[in-house]
Amino acid sequence: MIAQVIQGDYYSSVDRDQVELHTQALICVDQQGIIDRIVEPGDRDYAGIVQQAQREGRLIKAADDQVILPGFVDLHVHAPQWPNAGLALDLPLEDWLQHYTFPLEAKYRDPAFAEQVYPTLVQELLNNGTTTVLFFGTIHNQANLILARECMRQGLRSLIGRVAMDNPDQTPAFYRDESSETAIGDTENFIHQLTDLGSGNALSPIPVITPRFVPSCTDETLRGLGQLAQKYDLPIQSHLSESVWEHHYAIERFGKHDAEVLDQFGLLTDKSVMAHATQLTAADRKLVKKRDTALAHCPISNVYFGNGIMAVKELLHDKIKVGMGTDISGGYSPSIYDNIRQAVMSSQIRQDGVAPEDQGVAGSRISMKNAFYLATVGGGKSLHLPIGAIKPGYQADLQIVQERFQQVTDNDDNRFERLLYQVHRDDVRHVLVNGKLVK
Ligand SMILES: Nc1nc2[nH]cnc2c(=O)[nH]1
Repeated sequence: MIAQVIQGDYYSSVDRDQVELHTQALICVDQQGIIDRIVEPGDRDYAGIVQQAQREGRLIKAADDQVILPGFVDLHVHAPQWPNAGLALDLPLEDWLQHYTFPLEAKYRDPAFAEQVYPTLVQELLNNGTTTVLFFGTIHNQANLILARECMRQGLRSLIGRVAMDNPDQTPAFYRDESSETAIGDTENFIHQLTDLGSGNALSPIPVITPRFVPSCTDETLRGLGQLAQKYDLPIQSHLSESVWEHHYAIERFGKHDAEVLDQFGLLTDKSVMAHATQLTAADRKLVKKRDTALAHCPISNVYFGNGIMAVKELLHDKIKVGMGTDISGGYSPSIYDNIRQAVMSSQIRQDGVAPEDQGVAGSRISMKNAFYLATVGGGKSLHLPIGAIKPGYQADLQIVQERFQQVTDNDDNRFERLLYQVHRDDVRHVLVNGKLVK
């Protein structure tokens, strides 16, 4: 039974290098919010489906100067950091964490603060065309549950992690887990609380095991979280070799690279999504590939903290799963559009180098189609969810965006690039999650 029909021109990735335009297609969505079939103008029952959907008030029609895209998947958002978006990004990561980020995150011990911040964050993400988000919360379960409730209320698909951080050498007394038992015990409680809260809801948030990053956690906590991930078969998220400092921290404490440390504690699995990975060596990449771990590319944040640019081209070549992340607030923008543009620009810088004597890394340049793939299909694959593409069997998570230059008609590829470079938040006119209008 078709619950909703969305009619219009749409783009969806065919593979990491190509997109396909479907003109005036009918995206037919079933009652579970899943795309049941795509009907093209030449199909026999096209006119009948339009008429029936119109009669029953089930037709959403994109205007001639609008385009339908899959909703974006954001693989890395620190929800509590939203009030700090854009602050102190001239500091190195480790100072920014201690002086700006930890003091802000500590405020969420008061649930009223979460009630103030989280509704606007969720709304802003949806307004920018993002339909699925992998969130870091804080160490406070109550605040994390407020975020979950807000995602369900506004219709954002979400995965949420209760952050664990108990290493007294790297975390302040005002914001840390009291002990490894607290870090692990509260994470396990959160898994149950979130599962209960979401029970029966079509957008039930998925709990995620979330060691903040290696420096913030004791060995016991890293080990315990690896065991929890296995016990409940859950996704894992953390930061991986984000900066030179982080890379060397792992070497000094463990005599190993970050990736090897995470692996040693059972945290590098095929359900892990690791953010940044700007400092990976070829051997680290091999390990990530072997474990089938996904990586979240956060190109805006990496300009500030990354001390390098992710080797996206090599990762794609190696068939490693890669998606996009805004990394609020290390990234100032909640927009995946801004991030895919930066991903293309950063790849160009990596290719060309930054000084006359720096020849860069040949073959680094990625295309807008590559970046769009990361933001859609790449994100879906990283989360093992049927999202990020417009095709039967996938969730009807969509955005309808306004074109600015529809009068210029040349070819489908140019239309795509023009669109992706020009869309702003207010051009995202409608957003659907699970087939339901949420903007
Ligand atoms: N960008 C970023 N990196 C981190 N590493 C540990 N915590 C954080 C964080 O909040 N943001």
